[in-house]
Amino acid sequence: NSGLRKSFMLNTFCSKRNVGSSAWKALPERVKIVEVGPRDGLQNEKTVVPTEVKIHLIDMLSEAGLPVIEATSFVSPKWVPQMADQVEVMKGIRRRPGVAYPVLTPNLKGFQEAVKAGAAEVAIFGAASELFSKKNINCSVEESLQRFEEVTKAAKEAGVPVRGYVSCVLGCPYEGKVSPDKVAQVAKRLYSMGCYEISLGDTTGVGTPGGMTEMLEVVSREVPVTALAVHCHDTYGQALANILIALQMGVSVVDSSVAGLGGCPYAQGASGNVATEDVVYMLHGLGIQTGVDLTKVMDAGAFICRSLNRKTSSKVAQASCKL
Ligand SMILES: CC(C)(COP(=O)([O-])OP(=O)([O-])OC[C@H]1O[C@@H](n2cnc3c(N)ncnc32)[C@H](O)[C@@H]1OP(=O)([O-])[O-])[C@@H](O)C(=O)NCCC(=O)NCCSC(=O)C[C@@](C)(O)CC(=O)[O-]
Repeated sequence: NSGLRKSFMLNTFCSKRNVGSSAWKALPERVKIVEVGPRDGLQNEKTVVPTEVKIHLIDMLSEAGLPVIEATSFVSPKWVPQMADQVEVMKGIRRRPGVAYPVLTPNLKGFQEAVKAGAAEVAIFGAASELFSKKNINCSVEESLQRFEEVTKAAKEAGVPVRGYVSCVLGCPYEGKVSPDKVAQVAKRLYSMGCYEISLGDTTGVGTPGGMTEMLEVVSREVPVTALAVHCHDTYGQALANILIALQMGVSVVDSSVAGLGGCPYAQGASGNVATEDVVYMLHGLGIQTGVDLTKVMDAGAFICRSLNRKTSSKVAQASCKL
């Protein structure tokens, strides 16, 4: 039957780490996957996704063993109407022990609402590009950092961990080339204000392994590589190659989105994030542990694609359907 064939195929290509191989020596033994599908994946959907669908998706992703699932955003409903049901989503999900459910908070108002709704972790999101910052959160990079100081201060007092994002690390849809020094400055500020992890976003997926190498070399002089994550969109088909480079350079946290859903409403031309299924398949193929059950992630991907009446962008899911 096709289920058995699918699981044979997935297991066949998930190899044990070959310790003798010098090419693999630099790779981490374990990678933490941060699933951003319910937030980054859905925020750009034009028609409103029913709250029960979002909740069911998050619960399926928890069941699949994903350790971090970004659940929603506490942003203005005028700016991102799709996230307007954030309180209901936070109330409705079945929280699995050991799983973190961070939410995006652009300012103190968002932070306070998030904590009231039961969020135990938040993420602030800055950019290395002035124009993107203005379009996305309606302020300059410096103003955004001042707002984030207020959030991190309140979060420290409340004992809430904060993750930081830097967008446009390999290019900006409005400014073009972005200097790695600018990325490093913003990442350093977020790290020094108390973010435990800095996720480096290739927002429109324009980066290549060359750009990723250069940017990580510069950023890791300011922020320890153990506190860095990569967040790659796959617009130009470079995401897995960029992630592999990041792993070789010591990064062990990767953001991804089930079924490759997503895009940022304020980044023209951005396609979805790299698909979680494809990242898990590659990592398991390298003998890297994730704790994630690939078949269950594919079930979650099939569920959300059916709900959105859309084809999956995951190559692994597409290939498995043909078996
Ligand atoms: C930041 C603001 C709010 C500034 O928006 P603003 O219009 O400058 O805000 P304001 O302070 O002038 O307030 C205007 C109204 O918004 C309300 N407001 C103010 N704050 C909040 C809040 N937190 N939650 C709910 N409402 C809020 C406030 O109460 C007021 O309401 P009114 O009096 O008009 O009724 C707005 O620009 C915004 O919400 N932007 C969010 C945009 C967004 O979510 N983008 C997508 C996420 S980023 C991303 O996808 C990239 C990433 C992270 O994935 C990494 C990558 O790929 O690079």
